Amino acid sequence: MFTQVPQPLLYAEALLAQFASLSRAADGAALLGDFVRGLAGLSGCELTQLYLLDATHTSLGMNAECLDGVLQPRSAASLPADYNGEQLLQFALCQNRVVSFDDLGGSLQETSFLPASSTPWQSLLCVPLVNQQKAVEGLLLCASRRHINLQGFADSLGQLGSFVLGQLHLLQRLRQPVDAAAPVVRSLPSASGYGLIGKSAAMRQTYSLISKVLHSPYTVLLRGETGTGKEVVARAIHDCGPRRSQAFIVQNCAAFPENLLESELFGYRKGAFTGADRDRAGLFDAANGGTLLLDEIGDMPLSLQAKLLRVLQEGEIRPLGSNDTHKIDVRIIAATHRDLSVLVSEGKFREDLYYRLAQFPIELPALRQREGDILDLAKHFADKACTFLQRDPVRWSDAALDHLSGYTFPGNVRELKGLVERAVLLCEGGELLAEHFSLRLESAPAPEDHCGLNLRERLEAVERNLLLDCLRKNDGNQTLAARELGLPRRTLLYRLGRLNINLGDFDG
Ligand SMILES: Nc1ncnc2c1ncn2[C@@H]1O[C@H](COP(=O)(O)OP(=O)(O)OP(=O)(O)O)[C@@H](O)[C@H]1O
Repeated sequence: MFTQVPQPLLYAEALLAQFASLSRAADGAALLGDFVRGLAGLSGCELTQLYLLDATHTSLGMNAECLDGVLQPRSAASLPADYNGEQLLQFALCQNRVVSFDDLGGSLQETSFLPASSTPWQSLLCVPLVNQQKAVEGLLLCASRRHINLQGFADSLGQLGSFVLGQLHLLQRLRQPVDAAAPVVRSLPSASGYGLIGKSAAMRQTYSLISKVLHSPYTVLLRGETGTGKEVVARAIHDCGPRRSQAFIVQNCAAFPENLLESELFGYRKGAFTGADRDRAGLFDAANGGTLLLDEIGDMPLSLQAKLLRVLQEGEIRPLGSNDTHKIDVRIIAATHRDLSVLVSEGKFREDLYYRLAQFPIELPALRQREGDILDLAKHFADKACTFLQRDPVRWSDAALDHLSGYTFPGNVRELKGLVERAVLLCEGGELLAEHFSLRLESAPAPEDHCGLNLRERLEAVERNLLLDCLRKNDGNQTLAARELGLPRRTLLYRLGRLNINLGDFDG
């Protein structure tokens, strides 16, 4: 470990002294300050920093910094959840990889994490810090205005940093309530978390469940009405957990006929069936080390359910046409809008698989159960749409906000997103008005109307409502409706015909 540092013996002694002195730190703030000061002494760098992820793993904050031997006041600002522009930090964090440069040549002077300096920064070392569960929780960064090869310090400084993380957790547990001056790693998300929008009690409960399952290998069953965000939650569990640097793969179990679904999931050997002219790996292999989301699991055919159960129990798969099995390491997340226990009682879903999948169920609340979230989500989607369309942000009229809060959103967040994106497109004066949202308040289909419909039927129901709304708004004028929807008139007529919509449907 010490072969690549100058004067290894002296360095080892200094490192040992650091471990000893950090173990005596009395509170979190002192611990982190001493740590970055110690890093500067050990590495000989003029700049040392410590970054920590918050409890929801959505924002990375700089918790301590030492510049030219002086401890800097703590920066209140955190970097945004997606570490915008800070690709170097994002790379080290997400890939769990050390980054080291000894000749930056001025290339990194524009970043927000290196302080301005009249002499350019030349060398840099960024090391991910892992906790006891081997999950990345933060980064340490050392930079120098001289050309120094810092790579040799990575292992030992990384271990010192991980020790500091452990000490920090210990101090936080010992000091209840937590010392307000200490740089806190929050234990419970208080607002939006994991990249999801929403602060309602129902969503806070969801964040709390996500935080519990994140670092455990449990199989997760996500249940909720269509459009409630099952896929985004599955992605959050993957992106914020220890598997984040590996693949996240989604397979919709309702979208394929049985045989095709089996070969997609398990792969096949050449000659397994007509047309199998070469070996092909399946999605379990593609997701190895990562996460596989089995969406619409309630629609998986019974025979495949038996094979999935074996995968969950044995952790191995056998491709079609093969006599051999091989081990895989995949986190399975299943999602469904159906009540699997009802399917079990109807004999359509295996009871043993149900209990295996429901090891850790998370029920996603319908949007109408998330008090206050509709407006936060609407504003979020409007901002994103404006950025996408390269327009100035739109203002919200009170009437538009009232209009939205009074609606039940049978299509949940997906429906809200679609409505807001459409409204932003329609809005010309910079302010969103109620008329930009053509909600069918009086005749909105009840959510249970969607139960029992498959994905295609539900999408058709949404499209049908959208087309009818638009035609009604344009007094049945197909040319105007087509223009508003950004479709050629012929395409609109084709779609109306396909959905059996005729003039009588939108009269009055
Ligand atoms: N809490 C949230 N914050 C931000 N965006 C969200 C949130 N929940 C859902 N969305 C957005 O809403 C849309 C629908 O979400 P998603 O596809 O995850 O729903 P779903 O429950 O998996 O739907 P389905 O059952 O139809 O597959 C996506 O565009 C997603 O990004």
